[in-house]
Amino acid sequence: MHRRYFPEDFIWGAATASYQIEGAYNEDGKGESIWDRFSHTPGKILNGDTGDVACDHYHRFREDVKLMKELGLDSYRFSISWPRVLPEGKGQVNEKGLDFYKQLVDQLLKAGIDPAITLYHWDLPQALQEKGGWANRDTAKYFVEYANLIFKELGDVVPLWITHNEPWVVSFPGHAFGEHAPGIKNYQTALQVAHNLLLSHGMAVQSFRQLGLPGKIGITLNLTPVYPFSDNEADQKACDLQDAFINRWFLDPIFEGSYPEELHQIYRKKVGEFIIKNDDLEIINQKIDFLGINYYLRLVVKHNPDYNIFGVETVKPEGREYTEMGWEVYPEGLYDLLIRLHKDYAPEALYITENGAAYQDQIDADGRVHDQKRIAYLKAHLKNAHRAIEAGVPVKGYYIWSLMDNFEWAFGYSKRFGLIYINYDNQQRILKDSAYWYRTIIAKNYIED
Ligand SMILES: CO[C@H](O)c1c[n+]2c([nH]1)[C@H](O)[C@@H](O)[C@H](O)[C@H]2CO
Repeated sequence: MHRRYFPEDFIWGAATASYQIEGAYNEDGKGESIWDRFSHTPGKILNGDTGDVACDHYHRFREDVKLMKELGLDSYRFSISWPRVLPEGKGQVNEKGLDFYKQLVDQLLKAGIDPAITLYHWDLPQALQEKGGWANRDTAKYFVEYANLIFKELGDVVPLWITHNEPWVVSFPGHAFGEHAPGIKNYQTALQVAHNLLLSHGMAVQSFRQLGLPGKIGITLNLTPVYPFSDNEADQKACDLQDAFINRWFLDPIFEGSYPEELHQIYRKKVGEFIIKNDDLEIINQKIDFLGINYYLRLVVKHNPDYNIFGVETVKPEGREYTEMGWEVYPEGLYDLLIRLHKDYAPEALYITENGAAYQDQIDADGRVHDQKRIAYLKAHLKNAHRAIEAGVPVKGYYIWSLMDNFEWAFGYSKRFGLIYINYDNQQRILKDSAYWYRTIIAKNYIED
């Protein structure tokens, strides 16, 4: 067997997000979030599930940190619920909410686990949505005020900061397709939201630098390598457009200070303008210490003039394996993506801030969860991350999505991504076989193939 050793200082982690695991949706002074409102709206979430209780992590965080320590995690990526610390989004601080995160960080540090904080993982205070939400440029200002509050409370002890998780998902499923909170279906609004999210990212990075904090700051993007269905010109063009739509619309402003011009022209013609002010793109183009990548699947596309505003149709190749989300298992896509990012944008460092798969997990007669498919998925993707590292790509760490089964947005609790199985009837935690497997990988710092 060939051993693939990872760098000595490689970070092995796992990730979650506040709305998906915390519960206590209206406890101890927490304000309403847009996901509280969305999940309480009939018809939005499968089976009428909500994040009201979720994994009850708000009350069980000490037990959960003990499980992280049992796995030997180097780092734990989690998000802060903005309305838990600022119930109205700005102004009055909820000290009990802030105290929860201070206790969580304290427990992590005592367990020898580095906290990695995502400032925004989709749960905007509803009070700000009432003022227009991310479509309102002022929300960028309120985001920086919120970020500064957290920077000042935790900035001395938290080494890794992520401003936003997947602004593409916030913008398009949330504001163009209506599938995510706040459930808006307006493409022009989505473009303004994307811009204001990027602006808030740049402003928060500037503030982080001014505070002179010791940690590293970056952003996490959902990046999906796109491949043409055939080598004909129309399919190749469709591939380039889809790449610009999902990947470059965020990568280019952050790393180059400009939007992809061809796609911008299409938007101007078919959607309308969005407001960019004087030095916005200069602010967005702040130097970041790392790029976070959420990788799950690739896309294969072909030209179809009737399909959408781009004339791009995604296809599902035959004979391939798919996860419970209907996402193709394509580990090579992670290698291709990392090589492309290194070549085209050259981030100082890269972290795989999410990679994982949903499978039909169940507790067997022996009381265990034998999730062999998940182990195979993770191993294949780690192999491709290792290939990229050997090719010179500065990948510094890997966070499995997810530490535990949790609320999978519009799919509710029907999809399980966790290393830890959650029995939602009694909140029992069960380490899946993949958790034990991951523990050995962390201990050995290599995979065998
Ligand atoms: C194409 O997948 C996306 O990049 C993506 C997948 N995922 C995500 N983004 C989100 O960051 C998580 O909150 C989800 O729970 C997780 C699993 O669906």
